[in-house]
Amino acid sequence: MFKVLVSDPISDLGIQQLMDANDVVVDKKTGLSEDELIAIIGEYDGLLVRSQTTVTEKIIAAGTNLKVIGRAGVGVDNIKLEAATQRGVVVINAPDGNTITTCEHAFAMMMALARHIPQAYAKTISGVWDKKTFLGVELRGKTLGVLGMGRIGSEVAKRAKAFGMNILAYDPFLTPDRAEKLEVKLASVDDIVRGADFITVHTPLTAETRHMISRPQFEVMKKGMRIINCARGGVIDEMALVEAIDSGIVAGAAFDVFEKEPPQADHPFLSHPKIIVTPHLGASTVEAQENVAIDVSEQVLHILRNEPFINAVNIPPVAPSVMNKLQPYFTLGEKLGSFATQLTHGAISEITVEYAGDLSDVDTQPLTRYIVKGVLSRHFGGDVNIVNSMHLAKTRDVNVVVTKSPKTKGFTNLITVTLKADPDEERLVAGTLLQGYGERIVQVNKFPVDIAPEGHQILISHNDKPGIIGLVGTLLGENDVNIASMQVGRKIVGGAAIMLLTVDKAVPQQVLVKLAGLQEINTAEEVILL
Ligand SMILES: NC(=O)c1ccc[n+]([C@@H]2O[C@H](COP(=O)([O-])OP(=O)(O)OC[C@H]3O[C@@H](n4cnc5c(N)ncnc54)[C@H](O)[C@@H]3O)[C@@H](O)[C@H]2O)c1
Ligand SMILES: O=C(O)[C@H](O)COP(=O)(O)O
Repeated sequence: MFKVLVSDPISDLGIQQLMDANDVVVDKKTGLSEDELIAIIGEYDGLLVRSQTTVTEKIIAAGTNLKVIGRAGVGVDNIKLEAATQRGVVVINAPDGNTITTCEHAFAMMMALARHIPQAYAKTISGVWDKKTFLGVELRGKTLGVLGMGRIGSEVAKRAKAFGMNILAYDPFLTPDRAEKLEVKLASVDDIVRGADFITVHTPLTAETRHMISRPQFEVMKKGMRIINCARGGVIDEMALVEAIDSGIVAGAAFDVFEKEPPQADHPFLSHPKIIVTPHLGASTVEAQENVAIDVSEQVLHILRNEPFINAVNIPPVAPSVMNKLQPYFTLGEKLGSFATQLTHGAISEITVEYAGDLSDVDTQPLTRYIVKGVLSRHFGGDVNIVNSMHLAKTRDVNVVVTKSPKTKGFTNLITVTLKADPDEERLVAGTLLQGYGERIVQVNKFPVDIAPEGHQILISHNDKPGIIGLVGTLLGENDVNIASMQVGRKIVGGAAIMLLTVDKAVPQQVLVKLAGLQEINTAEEVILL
């Protein structure tokens, strides 16, 4: 008999099939502290949560019988995925069930914002009939900027069209073709920030999206614009927003999510007359809660019964023989993907992986998942893993092509990752595992190099002239950036060349700008491989 613990409020109707199963016992215990969960989790095979339960490393460690953690919803930021993966616990989510509901909430927030509905309601029920204060604006004819055109962002854009809005959209995976299909105008973050009357964010919280709307963005916004966050707290800088409202740039904001949930009682949003808030209700409809609970219950049953399942967000089982051969290449593969994506500026449309030498006669699928994860993690953050990386690439129209080649170019094994991006960008990074030396990057954009893929790196493209290395060394030295190693690659003497440096710390943006401004240097970009 399997035991499943439901530790957050999850729809009864949704988990009915789990309760009806004759090989499963379901216990519902909500509001438990970490210690209380640790004390009982050992007796359970499955754990079902929403976002209230934080599934810590300690809880997972105490779950000695735990086989699956099911998230009835999208975000798994409350679950320690690494710990689950390490302990062989499958984590699954229900990514599709609450899309429409959350989109409708974002839309409701936009309308409430445009017409001051919460403020007007509060005043009316207090006995004041105030028809002057709450002059609103129409949505028709306004420009809506959508940051993040995944499941929810795309649905918001569809509905905004029906309201006669013009849509500017940005997503690193939004190609011109897809934008045309969705009838939105593909724009940069800067275009959106400067041109939108309303901005709504629908991205996960990643290193790149944290505070993607902050002081510099508010400073250039249209006066009187309005902003909505029903995605994740932290995508919009909360304090910078309050300043932008108080200085008259932003006319109002609607937030469903907060950097810290629940927010402290003295959080400025809670008393600001121009900010409306809801307590993370985006997914809270009868329909969505049933959908996500049904989806997740179905998969939990499959996992407990050892049947094929979908929507896993951590590691899948890999045959031991394949694992032994491929495992040494996993981190190299992920780093090559990450390196290549950091050099790419346009929307990626194709990832080509070429395996040569020792790798040409193995089933390299698990390794490809790591490489694709490396490519996508820049934009998906913790939401991408080796289980879902291929699926995410497919849903974003990113074609993954794998080729095998007997040509090893002198290496016993070689992995070459090439990214094609819109409009005509192509980036190539190749790496190998050298006996006795470990991981090496041996080619960047077709230039030969030999450097360990680690830490903070600077890639410089320049013309092969005497004195360039000295200029770079001096500038970095003057800015207190210590060089750990340096490689120069060129195809012909005096022609185009690249310099790849490993430095001891992050390189300030202004130093990269100064580097790019040096004589004979064309570009200087930072690549971080941690
Ligand atoms: N408020 C709620 O209750 C609620 C409910 C459901 C989902 N969510 C949150 O909403 C967000 C979107 O959910 P979804 O189901 O649409 O996810 P999704 O994965 O389908 O879409 C997210 C999109 O964000 C894009 N993105 C990543 N980095 C970006 C960047 N720097 N700039 C622009 N776009 C970027 C990705 O490419 C992706 O297309 C997630 O954070 C999710 O956790 C909140
Ligand atoms: O990621 C999600 O699915 C949403 O943020 C909903 O979270 P909830 O299930 O706690 O409402």
